[in-house]
Amino acid sequence: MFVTLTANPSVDRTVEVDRIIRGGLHRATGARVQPGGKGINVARALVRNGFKARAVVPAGGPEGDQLITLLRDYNIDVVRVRTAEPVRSNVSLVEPDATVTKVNESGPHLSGRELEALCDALLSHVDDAEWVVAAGSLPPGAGEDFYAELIARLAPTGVKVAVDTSGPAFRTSVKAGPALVKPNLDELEEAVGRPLDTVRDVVDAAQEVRALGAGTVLASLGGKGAVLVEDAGVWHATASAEPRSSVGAGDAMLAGFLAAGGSGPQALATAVAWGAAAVSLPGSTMPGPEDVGARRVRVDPRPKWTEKVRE
Ligand SMILES: Nc1ncnc2c1ncn2[C@@H]1O[C@H](COP(=O)(O)OP(=O)(O)O)[C@@H](O)[C@H]1O
Ligand SMILES: O=P(O)(O)OC[C@H]1O[C@](O)(COP(=O)(O)O)[C@@H](O)[C@@H]1O
Repeated sequence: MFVTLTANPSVDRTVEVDRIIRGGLHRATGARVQPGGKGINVARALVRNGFKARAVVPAGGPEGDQLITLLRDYNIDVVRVRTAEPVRSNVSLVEPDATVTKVNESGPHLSGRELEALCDALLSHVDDAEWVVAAGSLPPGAGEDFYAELIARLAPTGVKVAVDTSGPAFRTSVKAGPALVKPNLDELEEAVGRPLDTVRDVVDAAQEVRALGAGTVLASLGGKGAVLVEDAGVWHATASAEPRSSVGAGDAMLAGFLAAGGSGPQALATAVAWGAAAVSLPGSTMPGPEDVGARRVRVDPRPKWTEKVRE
């Protein structure tokens, strides 16, 4: 069983438009509404591929009801913690060349009591868990040490914790010693406080993050695939895609990595295959086995150190 915590879930609206013109009127060429937030997406990807997943989510207001209703279609074991303020809505505008422009709301303010209820709900649903995935931004009201405290409280259970978040919460979580972190390039740059241009820069930054406390670093690099840095070694992998929408691709990538065992080059290969499949699907649609299929995956045991990582 995989258990995910999405502290700040969303109702995701993805709108397809022709070229975005600032200040212009855009007629949508397509639109979809999906349950969103990084932990929810990880759970959706896992279930879509035959794994069992539980999603712990704070959900208040009519938008919270909508989120829970949307989740009914996905066969996820949902644990809802009711909150006074409503779930946020995030909007992604996708252009035909797959450029995505995102507007994410900050989300509802959660009271101390609601945050405590969320932690308690998670802690009382991890008995059968192999991994806990704490993912996404934190809602207003939560301190930057929210995930760090959770990691500390989960430690006695022996469950492995993966964290995918950004900003100050990322660095604070790392110091609490999670088994795995999944930064994208921007998040890794922010964590080490410098730009990263090459595979070597990414590996050095990942080693710095490991020195701070994270066990494994799985860094996602968009079309440049992903770099895995763990005790056993360093690998870089890429997979082919026909990009359509990158929303949730990082979540699918993390789900693939965990589904394939959570360490080593084979898990990295699965991760980039799921990520590439996700980016080829509309909105934040999570790929199933038929989408991942026989995608061309390349795993480099000896990474090309000088290869550029920005597309
Ligand atoms: N253009 C692309 N071609 C192939 N794979 C892609 C492409 N864009 C994203 N991916 C896959 O999705 C993963 C996550 O993308 P990325 O943008 O780095 O993460 P996030 O969504 O967390 O910002 C990548 O590691 C890669 O496997
Ligand atoms: O919590 P954040 O950082 O605002 O991100 C939430 C958004 O991220 C998503 O999980 C998509 O993930 P990516 O941003 O990694 O593509 C959306 O479902 C959600 O709207």
